[in-house]
Amino acid sequence: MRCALVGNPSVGKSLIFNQLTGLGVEVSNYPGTTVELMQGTLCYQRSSIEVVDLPGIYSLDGDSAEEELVRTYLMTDAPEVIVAVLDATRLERNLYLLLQVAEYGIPTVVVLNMIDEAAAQGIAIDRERLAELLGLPVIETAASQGQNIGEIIPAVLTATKTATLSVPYNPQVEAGIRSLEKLYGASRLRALQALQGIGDDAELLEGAQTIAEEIEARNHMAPHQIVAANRYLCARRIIEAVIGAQEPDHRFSLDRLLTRAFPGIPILALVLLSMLVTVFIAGSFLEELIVENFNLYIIEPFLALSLHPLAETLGHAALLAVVAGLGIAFPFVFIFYILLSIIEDTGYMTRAAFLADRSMHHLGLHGGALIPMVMAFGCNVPAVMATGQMRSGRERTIAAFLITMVPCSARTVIIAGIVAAFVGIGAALSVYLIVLALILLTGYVIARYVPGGQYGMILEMAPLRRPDPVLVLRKSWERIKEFLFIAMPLLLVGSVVLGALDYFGYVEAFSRAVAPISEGLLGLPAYASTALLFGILRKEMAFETLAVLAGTTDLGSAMTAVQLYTFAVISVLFVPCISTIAVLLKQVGTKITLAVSAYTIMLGFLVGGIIHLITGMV
Ligand SMILES: Nc1nc2c(ncn2[C@@H]2O[C@H](COP(=O)(O)OP(=O)(O)OP(=O)(O)O)[C@@H](O)[C@H]2O)c(=O)[nH]1
Ligand SMILES: [Mg+2]
Repeated sequence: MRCALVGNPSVGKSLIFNQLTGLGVEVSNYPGTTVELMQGTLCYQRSSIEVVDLPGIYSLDGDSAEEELVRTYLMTDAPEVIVAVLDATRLERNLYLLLQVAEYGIPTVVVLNMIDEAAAQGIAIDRERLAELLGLPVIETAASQGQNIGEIIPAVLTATKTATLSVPYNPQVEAGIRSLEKLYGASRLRALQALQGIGDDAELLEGAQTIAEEIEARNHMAPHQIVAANRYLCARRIIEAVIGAQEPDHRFSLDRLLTRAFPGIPILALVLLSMLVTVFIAGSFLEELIVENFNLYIIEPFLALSLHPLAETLGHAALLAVVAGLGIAFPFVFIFYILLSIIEDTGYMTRAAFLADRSMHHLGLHGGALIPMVMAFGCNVPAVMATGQMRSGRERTIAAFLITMVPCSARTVIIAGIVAAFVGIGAALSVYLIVLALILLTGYVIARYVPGGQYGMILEMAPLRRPDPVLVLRKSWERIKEFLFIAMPLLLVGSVVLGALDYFGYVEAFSRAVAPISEGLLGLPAYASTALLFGILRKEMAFETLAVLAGTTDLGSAMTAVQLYTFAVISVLFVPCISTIAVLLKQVGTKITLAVSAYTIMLGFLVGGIIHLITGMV
């Protein structure tokens, strides 16, 4: 038995999916969080039910990747039951989609979610009347409170009804459907799709096109426009029947403050700045606490043991990896993810995207790309994955370049741990400024040279709401888990291997080989090149490895301020980390991945060389 969750973006499908299956799919207060099909299984009274979470869509007749995915899924691999999740506060366009889903003739259970918000906004929906009009069972839920979620599965198990309501289309469209049914033996659904140019039956499409042209000539409107208008009218009629008078929404006024250039843009700048400052301050505080205690209670006692030199080197390397990962990287990563989750779930992220839209156009992107760009401050990997939603290859290419330059939390660790800690907070901010300036410059230049048109943006405002602390923590944890269980072991192994190589003199050999570049061109100690190399595995490993190679976490005693600064700038800029390269390959292909890597390497060494040159002259 299989059921699938279908609905508009941001209606709570993934939250319901998680509650039904106990899995942890990402839930966010901005549209387009789920982009792939997710599956989970649950057991209910000895029957096992497979639940599928689908990406949110506004229509089943469009040509976006998500719409195509859901359409193909329903056509070729149809679930036994559809769970149509509707947002009670935005019933009209949710019904618009439901009316389309109904045409697939699959037994359906309607879940009217966000009933808590609807109540708060003074929207009262006559559930029984709605059920009666649609001919389907309707369950009212508030997924964020788990309210009535338990009723969904019993309803799914007994669901047999398909919707009784169907949209009355314009008579010519209806006539067109009938003749296609007759001529080609197509189903009503396929005929209707063919009239809108959708489908893969060439013969049917050709026949449909002739009819569609006739309809268009007579109505001065293409069939897909007529069909959409008919559906909206139908949805409107249902609304009139099931919703009483509505009180005005008071949150509107706050929204106007946030989305106007003034004071919206200063607020946005303030939010981003306070995020960074909080990460710096709280992160450094935690860092100091952890590192000091670790040194005092673990590393020093270990060194006091006076083991065999090889054992001591390897053990020390492992311990340094642990303290570097947990003590230095973790505090920053952790705090950044919590802040990011809060900003996402308040709905502020979509306001920020809206504000940024105009400036983003100068970079060849639109405001929607702000979300991946801001996400990139956490980690480039999910940000690159999010480019999958962009409509044109041009946008994906530009975004790939820019996202991989954004200082992710791992790079923030480098900036905070090396520059802020040993050079000064002003210097740390200047690294950000350099990087941001380079991002703007890069975007500005490639937007002019990458061919292709620009699309407008349709961005739906997620409602402003108080984030649920449990959800925020859970989401942050999911992200941090990746760090703890993938990055940490990698770091540990890398560090021990490096310790061994160092013990047998290989590290020195490598350092000597590349010394002309590291020492001559960049003015860094020879071993810094090895650290940079490790930064490809994971960005903050450049820093951690540097500590391992220098044999101390007090880098200030091993390198000069200028060297630390140069090292940080290069490792922040040069080559994306290996996981980012992997997702880039998947999203934009080999050619662009290579171009991005070559470009950032060049940029890193160029800027590093310039810093060395300038500081050498002073
Ligand atoms: N107040 C309230 N908030 C809810 C409810 N259900 C979901 N949310 C919130 O709505 C937002 C969107 O939830 P998701 O589960 O990510 O939505 P989705 O439908 O999977 O969205 P996409 O993956 O973008 O299609 C999250 O911030 C949820 O916490 C509800 O019943 N009441
Ligand atoms: Mg989702």
